[in-house]
Amino acid sequence: MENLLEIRDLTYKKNLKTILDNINLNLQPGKIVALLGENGAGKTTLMRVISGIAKNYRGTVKISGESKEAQRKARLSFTDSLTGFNNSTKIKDIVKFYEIIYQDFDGKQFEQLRQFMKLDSEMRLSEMSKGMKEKLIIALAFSRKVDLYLLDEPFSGIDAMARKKIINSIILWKPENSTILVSDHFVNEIASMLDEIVIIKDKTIYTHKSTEEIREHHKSVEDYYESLYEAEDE
Ligand SMILES: Nc1ncnc2c1ncn2[C@@H]1O[C@H](COP(=O)(O)OP(=O)(O)OP(=O)(O)O)[C@@H](O)[C@H]1O
Repeated sequence: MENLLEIRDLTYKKNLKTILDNINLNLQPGKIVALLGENGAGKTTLMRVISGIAKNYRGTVKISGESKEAQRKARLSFTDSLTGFNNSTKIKDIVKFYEIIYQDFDGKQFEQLRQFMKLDSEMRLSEMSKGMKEKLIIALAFSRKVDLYLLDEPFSGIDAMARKKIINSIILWKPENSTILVSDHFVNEIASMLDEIVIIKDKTIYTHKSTEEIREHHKSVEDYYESLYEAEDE
């Protein structure tokens, strides 16, 4: 099967400091993949490189066979923050902007997701809590039809009950052959939706395994992930 995401020999430096070192990673279509690692491991940076925000890297990044940044951008959805918008912007204005900018943005799908997230279109960014903003980011991301969804710690501010509902529903919002790469510090809560896990450690890919394979040899995905760090602390 053709890779949906293909990263070859990727090295990224910022101010002479190596942040990502010789990353090789292939993801296939239709997968939900966790990107795990400790604070500062490079999860956000890797997403920024994949999405074409971070430039001047060495190596190649292809999405559905396309390596040019503009082509890649059209094939992925990465909403790392809403910082481009003024604080007084209302949700409905952000949606109008998305409809203009992204041809694949589906207003009806957004409306369903907005209701699911219990968000009010008239609300301004300045009136929204961290969790509400995260819900909006998720709703905006899944209102587009793209090959690759990059979700950077999407649930950190969302309360436990809503988080569970969102995690259980994500699989329904994703087009069948699209792939999701979702970063987190922990695997516990998202384990149930995952097909694969990727761990970044020491600036590079430390492991890339299917959850099926992990479950064959370990009690659970959580157990496996924790064992990697426990061994190091001893
Ligand atoms: N603007 C920047 N300038 C220089 N170094 C940076 C910059 N942003 C991040 N870094 C460095 O890059 C490394 C990776 O950071 P990154 O934010 O990608 O990690 P992360 O895995 O997403 O962390 P977290 O889990 O804390 O969000 C860190 O060592 C950090 O110090």
